[in-house]
Amino acid sequence: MDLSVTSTEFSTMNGTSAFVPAPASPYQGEIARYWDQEARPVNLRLGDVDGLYHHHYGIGDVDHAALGDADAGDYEKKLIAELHRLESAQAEYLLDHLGSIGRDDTLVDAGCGRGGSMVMAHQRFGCKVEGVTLSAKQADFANQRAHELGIEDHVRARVCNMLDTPFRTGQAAASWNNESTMYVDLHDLFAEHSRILGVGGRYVTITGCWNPRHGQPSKWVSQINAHFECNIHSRREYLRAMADNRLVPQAVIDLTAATLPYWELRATSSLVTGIEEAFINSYKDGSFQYVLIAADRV
Ligand SMILES: C[S@@+](CC[C@H](N)C(=O)[O-])C[C@H]1O[C@@H](n2cnc3c(N)ncnc32)[C@H](O)[C@@H]1O
Ligand SMILES: CC(C)=CCC/C(C)=C/COP(=O)(O)OP(=O)(O)O
Ligand SMILES: [Mg+2]
Repeated sequence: MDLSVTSTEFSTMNGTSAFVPAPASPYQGEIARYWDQEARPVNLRLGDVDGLYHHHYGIGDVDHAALGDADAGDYEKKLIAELHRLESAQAEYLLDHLGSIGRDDTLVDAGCGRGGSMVMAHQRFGCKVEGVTLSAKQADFANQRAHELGIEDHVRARVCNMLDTPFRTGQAAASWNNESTMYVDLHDLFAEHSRILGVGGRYVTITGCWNPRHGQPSKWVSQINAHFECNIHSRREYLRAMADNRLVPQAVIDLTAATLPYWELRATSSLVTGIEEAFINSYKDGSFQYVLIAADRV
């Protein structure tokens, strides 16, 4: 892409300025605006717990002992901390599947949001982590957090289309999408991951997908698509697009039962957004599944 023709100047939180490439399509422009404007309390209040800001959901059992008495004055604060713990547990679970990563390796987070998973990956492996997002606000936020933590030489977010990244062929030891595949064509996406991963490298995604056994996307899945302006794929599409792009699944793990406690807890909180019912009903009727897929680049 010729940045001199298609870029616009953008002020960052640091007071510096960066050049933001023009979106590759009108849809990508809409998604960039969506995430530039996003400021839902459920994401900011949870991130404020420990400075790891996520835009994904949680897995694992609720620790009822940690929540304590629902009538106690500090219950809501404990509930927010518990939701955040489950979201961070989801990111840890994704990182568990990246394989053996050394300090000299580079990891790529495709659709990095505010960068919570990138920070966790660096803290675990000591390696470089490169993230891309369509949103200049998110990239600034992630870079500001990396600066505050003193890890800006290892963790960097840029405004960039994940289908057309600046990374060298074979540069990444591992790469992932954490709830960011539903914004792109999967064949285009896996072709790019396959390009940037070295042979033997690992790709991991955690995502929501519709269940082919349901026939077509249920009304709940359509509601989630409308809510987030995304296009959820079927499980079948993931496996087909990976097979077509030299990505061989090593693990396909159904996390649906593991994410339901998060949703049921979230539905009782003051931070509900209105989408909780669609997730809970579609997970329960089997039309929608929360999965992790880990694949080897062969
Ligand atoms: C639901 S958020 C997930 C953020 C992050 N992975 C996390 O777990 O917190 C979706 C992210 O995908 C990004 N995204 C969507 N389409 C993209 C594209 N074509 N290129 C780069 N990023 C994209 C959005 O900008 C946003 O950061
Ligand atoms: C599993 C699926 C289908 C995910 C769609 C992508 C998405 C919007 C994830 C959560 O983002 P968020 O953390 O900003 O959402 P919320 O505000 O609901 O917490
Ligand atoms: Mg969230």
